[in-house]
Amino acid sequence: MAVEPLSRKEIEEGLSELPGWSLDGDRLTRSYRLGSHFAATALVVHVARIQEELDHHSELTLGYDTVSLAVHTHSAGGVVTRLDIELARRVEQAAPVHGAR
Ligand SMILES: C[C@H](O)[C@H](O)[C@H]1CNC2=NC(N)=NC(=O)C2=N1
Repeated sequence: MAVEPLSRKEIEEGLSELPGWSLDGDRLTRSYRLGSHFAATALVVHVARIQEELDHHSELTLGYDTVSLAVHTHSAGGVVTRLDIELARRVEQAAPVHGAR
C-alpha cells in the first residue's frame, strides 16, 4: 500500500517529539556532533543497520566528528511520511549510545 504524505500539522506534531530535528524544504534533517571521528563512523554504521531494517534510507553524511541526515520518502514523491518520522525516532534512540549530541 502506498504511504501517504503527512500534513504540515502532522509533521509538526512528529517534530515536537524529536528535539534537534527540523523540516528543511521537503526533508527532515538533523546533524549530530560526536566525540571523535571513530564515534561518528560507528553512528553511521548503526544508522545504516536501522535503515536496512526499516528499508528506508536517508542521505547520511559523515564528517570529521559529525553525522548529518536528511530524509524524505521517494516513493511518495519526495515528501515527508510516517516512515521518515519512524526513522528519525529510531536514530534518536541510537545516537546517545555513541555519545552524540
Ligand atoms: C525497493 C525499496 O523498498 C525502496 O526503494 C525503498 C528503499 N528505501 C527508501 N528510502 C526512502 N527514503 N524512500 C523510499 O521511498 C525508499 N524506498
